[in-house]
Amino acid sequence: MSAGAPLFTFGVIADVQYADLEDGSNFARTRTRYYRNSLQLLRKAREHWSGSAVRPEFVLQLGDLIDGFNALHGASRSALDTVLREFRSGVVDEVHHVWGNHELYNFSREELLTSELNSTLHVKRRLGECCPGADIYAYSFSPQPGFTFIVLDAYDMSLLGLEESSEQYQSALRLIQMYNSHQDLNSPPTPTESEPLLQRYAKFNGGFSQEQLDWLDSVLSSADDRQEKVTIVSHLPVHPDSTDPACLAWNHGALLGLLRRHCSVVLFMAGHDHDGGYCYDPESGVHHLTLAGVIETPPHSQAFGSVCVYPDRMELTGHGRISSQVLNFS
Ligand SMILES: Nc1ncnc2c1ncn2[C@@H]1O[C@H](COP(=O)(O)OP(=O)(O)O)[C@@H](O)[C@H]1O
Repeated sequence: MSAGAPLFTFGVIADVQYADLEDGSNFARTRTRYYRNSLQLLRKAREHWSGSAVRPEFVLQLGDLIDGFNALHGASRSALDTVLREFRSGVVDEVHHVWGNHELYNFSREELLTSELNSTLHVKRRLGECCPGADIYAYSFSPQPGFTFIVLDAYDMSLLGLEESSEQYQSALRLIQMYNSHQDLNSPPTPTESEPLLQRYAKFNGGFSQEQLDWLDSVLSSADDRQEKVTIVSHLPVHPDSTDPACLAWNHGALLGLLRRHCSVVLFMAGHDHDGGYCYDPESGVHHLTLAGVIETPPHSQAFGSVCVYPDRMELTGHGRISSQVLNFS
């Protein structure tokens, strides 16, 4: 890693999924989930950031901060308070929260919009543009001239956190049922030769509405004109080579198409796939980084990153399961 002061640094962490519960496992029972210990790993990440010579200017929390099991135990609010206290009790005073499926298992979209997980209400810096859609949680901010970050809402088209009677729910249901004929819509459909990525049409995923895509298109056009470097964050990955296909956003292709039409985007970061992943898309010049999840990280290890930003690259210092790497701007 290089010498020389970065322009700014930021921290990144994904899928903490805290719950005050004994260890469990993922659905396939192939991975242990360390529900209680995830809080300790978040604490250690925060302590690391607090003690760094160059403290991160902000932290990107990529979604699934508390586990859906909290809802079953009536512990959604207390678990969220516990985790947010962790973020507050340090010097990392600017956190950009992305929403994942587990936020929507614990809270309705309406509740989230007025909660501390709506960073547009709590971040002190002046934000850029917010998506005008009434209940879409997407916005941009600029930590330094020449750099824009965009938080996307990967579930503004979804079955989660909505009243079943709502038009939003019913149109998402119509869409998923075109591809998924299972009774249990959390069970992903089997891919076919013509549709090798069909598994993504599961209820635990979602997508980006046309309204949000149009907004993103216009934000990226302005960023292109200003020759900025744009980083986009979303809970769901959009490039098939950066994740297991069962974790892709429903309309990942629409997002990829947008990225390929704009020259300003340098990095797309996501969570959701707890194993993490990475690819570089030469068609758009975008690095797609899926961050390994804290929840499936053994207690002796770690899963967070610190990113130093330079005029021509970002340098990710990974901890534990997350590899360090240099992300050059093309
Ligand atoms: N293959 C599957 N078949 C049926 N249900 C599943 C499957 N995978 C996950 N689920 C269910 O979907 C929900 C979300 O899964 P979970 O593994 O908790 O998501 P995440 O990967 O975001 O942590 C849970 O209720 C889980 O039981």
